[in-house]
Amino acid sequence: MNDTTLQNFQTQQDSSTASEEAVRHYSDAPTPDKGQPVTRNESIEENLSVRVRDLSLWYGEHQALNDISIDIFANTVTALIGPSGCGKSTFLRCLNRMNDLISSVRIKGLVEMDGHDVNARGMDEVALRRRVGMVFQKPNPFPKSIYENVAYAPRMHDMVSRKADQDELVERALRDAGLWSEVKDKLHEPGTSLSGGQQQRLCIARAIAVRPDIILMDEPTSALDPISTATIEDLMDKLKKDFTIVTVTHNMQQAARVADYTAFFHLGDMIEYNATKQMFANPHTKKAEDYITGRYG
Ligand SMILES: Nc1ncnc2c1ncn2[C@@H]1O[C@H](COP(=O)(O)OP(=O)(O)OP(=O)(O)O)[C@@H](O)[C@H]1O
Repeated sequence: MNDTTLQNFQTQQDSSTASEEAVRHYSDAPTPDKGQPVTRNESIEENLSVRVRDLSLWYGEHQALNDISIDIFANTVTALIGPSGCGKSTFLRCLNRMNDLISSVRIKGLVEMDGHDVNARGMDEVALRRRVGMVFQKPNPFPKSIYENVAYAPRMHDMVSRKADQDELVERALRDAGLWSEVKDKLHEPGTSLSGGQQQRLCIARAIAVRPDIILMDEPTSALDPISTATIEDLMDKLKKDFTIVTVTHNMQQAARVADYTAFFHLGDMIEYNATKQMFANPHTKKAEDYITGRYG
């Protein structure tokens, strides 16, 4: 990485909110080998959110993930980066078993949350998807009112019985998603009447309304303008106090700005995983360096 690029990233990182403590521990860690989890300090391990070991996935004959091992830490933002087709979205979908919906998929390895293998027989998929919310690339509100978009899932999960509780929960989710002041006077208008950036924040409110542990985001800002993108990035930074966020992004500046940790994927392998600051300042592999500096995409 040349000096100017490095300086740019460091400037962005200086104003970012990456966990300094975690970064310090990571900076001391030995260089990770391909497929090996990064060495952790015990104080960080206590905050483990997801533990993945030797995860492989095939679509029919095509192997899309090769022996991925990674620890994802609670109350952090982890960015998944890498060139198109390297397996980022496939990996993300392993965390809430969305790949189960594809009949040709075969999975080997461990994805563990709170000590439970999410792929174990008997795992309640509905309960899992309550714990692991998802926000997609294109905002996709239900064709219902703003209020209903947020209230529907908590009602389905029996989280609220009284109307007053439901109202309170809707307000809280919309406030947490930074949307309340913009929609409080039109809660019964269709969600689809909002702007693209507002719709994406509505989808975030919908995801957090059931109080998940983890929010998966698959390129959540790629369909948005720069101002809406900045709003969502600020929001991610606030939300990590309450949730663990794993996000796919093609935008290196975004990864540098929002992510505490970054995992670089290439052709189904996880080549490098480190504190973002460390990864961007001193990538351990040539492939990651070339990708981060835009030599290929
Ligand atoms: N439903 C599917 N059926 C078969 N192959 C798939 C399916 N989804 C993805 N793949 C293949 O798996 C590999 C990984 O795809 P994936 O979408 O996970 O990559 P990605 O890194 O998220 O790409 P992008 O950045 O372009 O979204 C690719 O070779 C892709 O063609």
